Amino acid sequence: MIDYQNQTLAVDGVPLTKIAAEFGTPCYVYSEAALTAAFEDYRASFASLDPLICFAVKANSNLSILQHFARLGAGFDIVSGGELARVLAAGSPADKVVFSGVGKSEAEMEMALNAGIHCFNVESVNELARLDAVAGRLNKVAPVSLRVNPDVDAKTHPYISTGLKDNKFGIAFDQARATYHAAASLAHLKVVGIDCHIGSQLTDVTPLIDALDRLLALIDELASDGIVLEHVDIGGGLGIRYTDETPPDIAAYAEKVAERLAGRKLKLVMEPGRSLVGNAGVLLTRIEYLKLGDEKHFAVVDAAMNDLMRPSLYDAYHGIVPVEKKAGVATMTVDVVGPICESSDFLGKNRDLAIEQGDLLAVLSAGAYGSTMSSNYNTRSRAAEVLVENGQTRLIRRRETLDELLVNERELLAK
Ligand SMILES: Cc1ncc(COP(=O)(O)O)c(C=O)c1O
Ligand SMILES: N[C@@H](CCCC[NH3+])C(=O)O
Repeated sequence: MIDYQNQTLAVDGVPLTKIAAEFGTPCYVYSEAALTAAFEDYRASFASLDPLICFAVKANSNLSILQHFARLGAGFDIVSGGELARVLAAGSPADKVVFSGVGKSEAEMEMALNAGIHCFNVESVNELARLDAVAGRLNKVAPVSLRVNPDVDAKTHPYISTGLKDNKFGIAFDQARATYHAAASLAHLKVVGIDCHIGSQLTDVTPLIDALDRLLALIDELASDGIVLEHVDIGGGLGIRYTDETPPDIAAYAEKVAERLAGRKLKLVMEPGRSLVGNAGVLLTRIEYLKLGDEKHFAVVDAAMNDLMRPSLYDAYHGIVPVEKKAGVATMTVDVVGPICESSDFLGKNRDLAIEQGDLLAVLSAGAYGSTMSSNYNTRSRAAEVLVENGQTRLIRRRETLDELLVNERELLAK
């Protein structure tokens, strides 16, 4: 997977120096073996429940990575027509796709109904009405699960917490029962399930289990009302180790879920994102300049906040290590910063690194919410992406060219 071999960091045995020489920097590099291992960990842990594991596409939407998960048997959690186009292009059957998100447009609903997705995770009463109308127009019946907001505190960064009353996500718990009745009365909807997703990068599963307990209580109330659900979708949210976190043990989590589902005829669906890809990828970058001051030193690298915005956006910590461990190089404390004209353009602060100008660095745990959140700010091309499969490298996204960055505007210049 990702480790030092002869003092050089390697991904599945391929030295990152070789990858930088072949594909340039900045560049995302992923280990296929690590992707597979993470998926198999879920599958084995939850084996007794035979769940539909829907990879949350927003965490990493590269077509080759989606194709890999599809081949392993994953389904997908999408939040836009664009993500649907990606999973279909990657070869996923539509009936393994669940569609979340608070703002689905009519065009997106139409696209998903025509494709024949597994279900819509509906997040409001007005969305139900819209979906019913769109399905009616297409002469179809839309499979519906309500995303319920269980109002539990996920105890994570406020920007990535989604299951509290204050968050825009899901249907408020105390309105859920009535909303199910409304859904059941609409002619072009079929109520099939319930789901929740309370937040991301959770290191304690207690809030996830509390949320599941609330959902199960509601499922029982609905059954007594004659509304019988086929599946329960427990969302995603399991955290990974960026620095010293102890991520939840998936098998222990699975055991708790299994205890609660025992004796119930409920299919289990889940939507993990970060925990399937986060630690399978690094962002490879080169030090353009060392900028040494009296008090403060900077390593200015060729990756920036447009490539990996988690540090700027959430003050998130990513490990940063030299690709080559060199003897005889002094360690200095640096801020690792990009070339973008923003003071928030940093990848790491106050890092002790034994480095020289021109060296390669690897930003760790960059497989989730890295490339998917990248942008062209400062008219920078988005990075290349490389997958290492069985010791072989494969380019899975070309570095954008400057022509590609200008194409949508050049023809529109005033004559
Ligand atoms: C609806 C939904 N499902 C699944 C996920 C995946 O979450 P995570 O990457 O934390 O597993 C998210 C993102 O947090 C989400 O919004
Ligand atoms: N983008 C966030 C996670 C968002 C989760 C989306 N529901 C991150 O990088 O941590």
